[in-house]
Amino acid sequence: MNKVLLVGSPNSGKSSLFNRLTGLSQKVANFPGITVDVTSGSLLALPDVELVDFPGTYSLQAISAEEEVAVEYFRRALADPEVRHVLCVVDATRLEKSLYFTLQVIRDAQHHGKLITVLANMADIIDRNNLTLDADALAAEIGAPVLMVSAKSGSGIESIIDRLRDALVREEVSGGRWSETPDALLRGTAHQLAHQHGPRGDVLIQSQTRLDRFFLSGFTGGVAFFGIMLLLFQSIFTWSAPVMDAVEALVGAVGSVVVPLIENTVIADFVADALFGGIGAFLVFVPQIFVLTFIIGLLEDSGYLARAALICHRPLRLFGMTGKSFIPMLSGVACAIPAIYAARSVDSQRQRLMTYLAIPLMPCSARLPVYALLIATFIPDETMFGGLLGWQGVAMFSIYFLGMLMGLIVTGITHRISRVVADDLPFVLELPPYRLPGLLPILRNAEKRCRHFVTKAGKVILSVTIVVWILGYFPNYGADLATSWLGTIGHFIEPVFEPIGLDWRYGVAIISSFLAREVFVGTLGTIFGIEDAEDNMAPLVDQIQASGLPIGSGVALLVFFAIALQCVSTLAILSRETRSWKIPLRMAAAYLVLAYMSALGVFYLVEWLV
Ligand SMILES: Nc1nc2c(ncn2[C@@H]2O[C@H](COP(=O)(O)OP(=O)(O)OP(=O)(O)O)[C@@H](O)[C@H]2O)c(=O)[nH]1
Ligand SMILES: [Mg+2]
Repeated sequence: MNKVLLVGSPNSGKSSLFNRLTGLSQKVANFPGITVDVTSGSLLALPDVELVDFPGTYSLQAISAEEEVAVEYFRRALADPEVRHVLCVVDATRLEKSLYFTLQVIRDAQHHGKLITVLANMADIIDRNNLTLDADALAAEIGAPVLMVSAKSGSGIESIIDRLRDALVREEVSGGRWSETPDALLRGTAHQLAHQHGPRGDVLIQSQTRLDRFFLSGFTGGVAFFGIMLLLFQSIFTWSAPVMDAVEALVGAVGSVVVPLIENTVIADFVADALFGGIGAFLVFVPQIFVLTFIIGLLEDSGYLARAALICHRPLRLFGMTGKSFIPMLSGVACAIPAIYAARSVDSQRQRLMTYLAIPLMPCSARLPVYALLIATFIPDETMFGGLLGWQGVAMFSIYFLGMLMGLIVTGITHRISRVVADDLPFVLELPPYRLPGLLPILRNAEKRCRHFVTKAGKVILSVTIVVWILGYFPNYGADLATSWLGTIGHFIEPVFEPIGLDWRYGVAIISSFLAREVFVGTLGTIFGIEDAEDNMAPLVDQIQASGLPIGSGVALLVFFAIALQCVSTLAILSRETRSWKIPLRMAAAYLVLAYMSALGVFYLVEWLV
């Protein structure tokens, strides 16, 4: 198969072009370092050609982990006889940023006899602002064709295909103008060429500076930051709620139609509790994950998140992290898995480890149903200040805040005592231009994330629900949970949870939640014999209240869930990213001990207060 490489500097629009050319939906956003892995897909117009999308790099000397991935892969790819062509993307509005890398790529490609085409992307911005870029003159200087294209409007895409079609039938040629030129000389030439041929960007820069004066200055910047974060959190809860209710109602309705049609009682019980209960338990989160990814996408693509990372750099440094840790941590509020991937853009290895430490403590959405159940059970549904503020809302906010605070405390302490030598690299973050976000790619990305959640998390959650159901249903066919297999296991582990005032039933629910936290609610539902506990929490709340669980235990459970690392997928991905099992396993053990001790402390404190 013929391969074509798509390389270029960060944020120049490689993935946008990739999506145009392949019809796939790689994540695209206005922030350098969005693509962190090499991905490929076949061209729509030439199906036997594979296009390979790279993470952006500023030069062929890698600084961050994702750049290393790209550079190493690029070097290997150039030696691969299947690679026929290199497409090098530059941001036509910011030539000075990408020409050095482009010349390096041209040199190495020529050295290996590969053909190369430069794509001057963002031609739409050049046109709209009446700027000029003389592509032919530039092409003559650098010795490679330059095509003006726009991934946004689609202009010039045809010319890329024509060029590829034409180039693929040509023989490889070796040697070329730059093939032996050293880096230092390339750098000088790049600077000169950018100055000579680049568009005069004053118009673009002026409006940007005005916006930055607002968003980055001390007072207005701070107010805007808190306003935007508040909006983000509001959106997760308030705006997703109606859709979540609708999903619950739909799953419930389908279940109530299907279940009565089944004659065999065992199968009917299984379908009602394990299947529909299990499906309902995780489908409710889909709207929330959608809204959150959508809004983070808007912020990212507008160029704001890069500013937010800059604002947070100084405070985060106190905790051994960097401004670039901000986006991974923020993503961790939705789910730790994309957050761990996002941490690849943190350059220093030590700071990346600190970021990994913080991510699992961010209040991810899998904790939400557990919090919702416990808060509904123990915190009175009363308001203060004339209905303006509800106690339950305050409790939810506090437990979210606790997670983030713990994240900072843990990284702060580790930072102080850690013996890992600091490889403090300078904080270099290119501020992308402010732009109106492109809605379609963001919607597509949000949809992709939801689909990923449903397929990946869904499998785990459904399997756990089924296993818990089987253990709880047999050997006495659901007649008595206490003597079922599940009950036996529960009684065995009861002594561990007794000090926090929890009996075997909660023990079983906690154990099952180690595969995925949200399973806790479903398991408790099964244990208390309530169908569809996830869809309708009220009866479960009544049952727990009636079981006489002390409030101290409820608050202790909240704290336990805020800290413990109960997520198999997170551990698996952490081990992949750190290339070790030691780090995630130690983290899981440490957070388990911390969670248990904190829960115990809180239990005694609350019981003493009450
Ligand atoms: N106006 C305009 N915006 C574009 C064009 N191409 C890409 N963009 C925007 O530029 C930003 C960066 O696009 P990406 O495709 O993520 O860039 P990338 O080169 O893959 O970035 P990294 O993966 O981070 O290196 C996004 O906000 C895109 O919407 C274009 O032709 N015109
Ligand atoms: Mg990309």
